Amino acid sequence: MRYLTFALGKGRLARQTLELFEKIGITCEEMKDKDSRKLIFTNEELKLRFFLAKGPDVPTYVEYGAADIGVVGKDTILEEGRKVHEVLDLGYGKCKMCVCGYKDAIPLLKHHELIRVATKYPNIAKDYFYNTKHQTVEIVKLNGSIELAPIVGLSEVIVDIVETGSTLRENGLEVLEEVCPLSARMIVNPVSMRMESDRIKALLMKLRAQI
Ligand SMILES: Nc1ncnc2c1ncn2[C@@H]1O[C@H](COP(=O)(O)OP(=O)(O)OP(=O)(O)O)[C@@H](O)[C@H]1O
Ligand SMILES: O=P(O)(O)OC[C@H]1O[C@H](OP(=O)(O)OP(=O)(O)O)[C@H](O)[C@@H]1O
Repeated sequence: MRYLTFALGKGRLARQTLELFEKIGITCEEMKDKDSRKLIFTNEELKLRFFLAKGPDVPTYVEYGAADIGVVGKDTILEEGRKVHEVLDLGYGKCKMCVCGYKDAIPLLKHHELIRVATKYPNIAKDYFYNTKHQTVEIVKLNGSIELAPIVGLSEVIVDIVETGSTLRENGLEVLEEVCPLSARMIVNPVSMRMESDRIKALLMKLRAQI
């Protein structure tokens, strides 16, 4: 039997992903060692391999078949646009992609003004403004602390993730429009889906029963 390889997003989702896998009897003790610099972990008994990767790289590993299965946020799946099958909503990592800014920006959105939109998610922002809203905007890619953009006058609005809303509140900003709900998803390589269909279906059944 060949190894089934999992690419798991580092960061916020990693702990809950490992906890969920533990609940269905998939453990990888080695992975819990925070001081380790080891990159890939093996469960010999179940013929599974795991590695942690930067979120946006997870769909890349899965599309190319370097990983059979991935766990990553829906935002990353939408932004990366890779050829992968999204097979399961894992129910954690819940948040929303939103258009946010000061209240002053509401009329600019309403009247489809040519505004600047700062975001870490240019593809999601483009799809929302151009295809859903039919509004021409200028998109400015940033890599973090997106809320700064309207505060310092880089853009009128941002497209960003809102979870508790505290980052917005503490900076006097508001959700102006909701783009879509987000959560952690399981993705599968299309060839693995066919070649390893029995093992993957069994895994999905166990996970569904836990969620
Ligand atoms: N408050 C939140 N902020 C960002 N992502 C969140 C939040 N709550 C849940 N998530 C989900 O967790 C996923 C992983 O978030 P995390 O911040 O670890 O990754 P990232 O955005 O790639 O981080 P970084 O760029 O800081 O490495 C996101 O893609 C999103 O789906
Ligand atoms: O609604 P909240 O609970 O406040 O969460 C939302 C914030 O968390 C994320 O930022 P992150 O912490 O990933 O840092 P970043 O700005 O450097 O991307 C996101 O981009 C928001 O800024």
